[in-house]
Amino acid sequence: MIAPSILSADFAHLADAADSVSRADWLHVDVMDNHFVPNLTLGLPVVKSLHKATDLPLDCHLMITDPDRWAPGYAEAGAANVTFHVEAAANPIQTARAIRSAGALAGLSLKPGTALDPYFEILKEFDTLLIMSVEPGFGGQAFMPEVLGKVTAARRAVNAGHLRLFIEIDGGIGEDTIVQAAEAGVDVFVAGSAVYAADDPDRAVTRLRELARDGMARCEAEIGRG
Ligand SMILES: O=C(CO)[C@H](O)[C@H](O)COP(=O)(O)O
Repeated sequence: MIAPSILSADFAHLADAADSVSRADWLHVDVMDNHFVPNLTLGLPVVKSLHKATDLPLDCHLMITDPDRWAPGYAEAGAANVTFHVEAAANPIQTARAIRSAGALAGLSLKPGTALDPYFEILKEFDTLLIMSVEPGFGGQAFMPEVLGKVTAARRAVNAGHLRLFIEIDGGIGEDTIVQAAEAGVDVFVAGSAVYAADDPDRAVTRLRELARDGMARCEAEIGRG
């Protein structure tokens, strides 16, 4: 799945930004609070309005402190998937259950420097695992290939445990990097500048999907995709 990140779109025209990627699978919405990350974007009122303005499922990525308090509200606001950071959460299992009870998928996110191993046991509580491939906070940064080992470890855990978990990657994904991410085991590819800096964002989505499919086929042959 391809999830264009509206962080790279024109914030004065968010509904148009959603319309311009009609071939996307999800619309990625970065919520930043200027505490967990040094940037401030949007919150619940904008997510509610976006939900009314587009049929695309909203993939809300909360880069905020105290997600235990705020995350379920994003599910109630209409998000299809609500992802929060394990580094910020006091009770990740309880928060995941509250998100699911409110009708959304629950996602767990890890910064590039956060190890996955301590969290294998709680992955069954989640529907998505978002592995950051840049330091969270800003679009347009260079992809960090050192996170690919974490992606493959997640892929192997999903396969071995027969988990229903989408592995998502976010940061620096474009034509030059999406194949290696797909080969490592990613299912959902967030792309901000690679989509919204393109002359035709919908064409960019289609091109990224084609490239990802090639990499995913190689992943299936070499690692397996359970
Ligand atoms: O979460 C994010 C930054 O914290 C963005 O979603 C991400 O960086 C996408 O932008 P780009 O594809 O340009 O890297």
